[in-house]
Amino acid sequence: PLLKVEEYQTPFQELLHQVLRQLQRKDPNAFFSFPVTDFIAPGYTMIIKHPMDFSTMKERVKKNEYQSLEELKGDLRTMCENAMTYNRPETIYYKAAKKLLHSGMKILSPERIQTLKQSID
Ligand SMILES: COc1ccc(OC)c(-c2cc(C(C)=O)n3cccnc23)c1
Repeated sequence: PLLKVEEYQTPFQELLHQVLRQLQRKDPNAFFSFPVTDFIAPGYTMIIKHPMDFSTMKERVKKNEYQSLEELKGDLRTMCENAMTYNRPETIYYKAAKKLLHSGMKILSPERIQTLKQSID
C-alpha cells in the first residue's frame, strides 16, 4: 500500500491547513492567493507596509510558525485590511476582502474549529 506521507509534523498544522483550505474556497477569483505586485497594483508596496496573502500563510503553516489560531486570524485580518486600504470601496477587491474577512471570522469561530478538530482526530 502507498505510504501516507504526512505533509505536516503536527495535528495542529493539519488543522491550520484545513482552515486555510476553507478560507481559500471563499476566494474563487484567487485575488488573495499570491502577493499583490506593484505591476498589477501601482504603488502597492509603498502604501501597504505588511503585505499578506494565502501562499505566505501556507508557508508559515509548513514552517510551523503559527503558535495559535489567533496568529493565523491576525494574518487573515491584515490581508483583508490591506485590500480595504489600497482599493476604493467600489472595487471588486475591496468588496471581496470585506466578504472574505466576514466569512473567515465565521470559519475561525470556536464552534467551527471544534467541529474541524473532531474531523481530524
Ligand atoms: C485580476 O486578476 C488578479 C489576479 C491576482 C491578483 O492578486 C494576486 C489580483 C489583485 C489582487 C488585489 C488585491 C488583493 O488588492 N489587487 C488589487 C489591484 C489589482 N489587482 C489585484 C488580481
